[in-house]
Amino acid sequence: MTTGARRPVSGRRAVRTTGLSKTYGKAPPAVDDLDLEVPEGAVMGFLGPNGSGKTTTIRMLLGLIEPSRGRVELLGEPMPGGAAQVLPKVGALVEGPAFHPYLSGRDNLRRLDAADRSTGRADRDARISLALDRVGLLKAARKTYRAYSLGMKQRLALAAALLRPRDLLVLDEPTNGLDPQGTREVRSLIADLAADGTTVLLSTHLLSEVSQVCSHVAVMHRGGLKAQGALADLAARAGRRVRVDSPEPAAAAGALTALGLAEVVTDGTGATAEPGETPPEKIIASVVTAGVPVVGFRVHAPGLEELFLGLTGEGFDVSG
Ligand SMILES: Nc1ncnc2c1ncn2[C@@H]1O[C@H](COP(=O)(O)OP(=O)(O)OP(=O)(O)O)[C@@H](O)[C@H]1O
Repeated sequence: MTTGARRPVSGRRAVRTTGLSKTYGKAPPAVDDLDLEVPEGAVMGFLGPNGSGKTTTIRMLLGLIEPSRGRVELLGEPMPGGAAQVLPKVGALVEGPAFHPYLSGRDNLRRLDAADRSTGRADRDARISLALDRVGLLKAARKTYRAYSLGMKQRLALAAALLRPRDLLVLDEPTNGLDPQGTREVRSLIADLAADGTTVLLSTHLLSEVSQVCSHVAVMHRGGLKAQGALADLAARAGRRVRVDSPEPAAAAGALTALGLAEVVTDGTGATAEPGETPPEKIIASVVTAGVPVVGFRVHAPGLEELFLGLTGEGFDVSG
């Protein structure tokens, strides 16, 4: 799946936190000194294992809990001071709205829309139809909520978040508990919203979700932010390595060093190094010319999984 033709990411920030922290009792901080920046127009994956502080951060962003320290800015306004102005422009899927099991999808949205004093009554039905259409539930709008599949329930929760136009969507594990079909539906809906210019902050413990849906990522580990930025930039930063397989690892390492390569390391079956700007063909030629018996040569570009493993020392669930 691709994320479609999204509008270019701007220099402005839809979310900016400074030194954001939350401590519960005497436990280590649930969120520790977070400087998170979500560029406007980005789909940012908020990636981290369970318990790393994602939900706590999201709840602070939305003003649902108070930070112990630090500041939050949403769409350029300080929170919670700017809440009345900003929150109508922010759709959130955090705990999921409380839907009534015996009401239809449409009637559930009617109840929620009626509870929102900032929306008018006259165009309520049109607004609800638009939101249902957006998430592909228009045909199933008359079914009772309890007859919905998990994917449909999640899409109805997204429809509730989309009852009015949003500049920012904050989604906490939106595909959790969904079957593959439901997961695909929700991910493709996120891609559509992003293509329309909505900034999305999407928390997940799934690396595959980040690589399929997101343009940016912020990596959480034990309450702290390990890295953030455009996926492409992070991957480029991870650095390639070249590997020479040889029965004479020391000689291979010597040839790589002589060529000026950095971070040369030997092991039992050869040597590796960072190639920098030196082209692979030049490296092979130099090693062979130096008389090193070469039995294999590889250029290795680390994948996202390896990159995050390096950042956190923990594997991520790559399924889904
Ligand atoms: N209300 C609370 N009281 C005490 N500790 C809490 C509370 N809420 C969260 N924590 C703790 O804060 C830490 C971070 O939890 P949080 O739910 O933010 O992580 P997460 O990354 O969202 O994980 P998950 O995906 O499991 O929700 C955990 O150690 C959790 O036990």
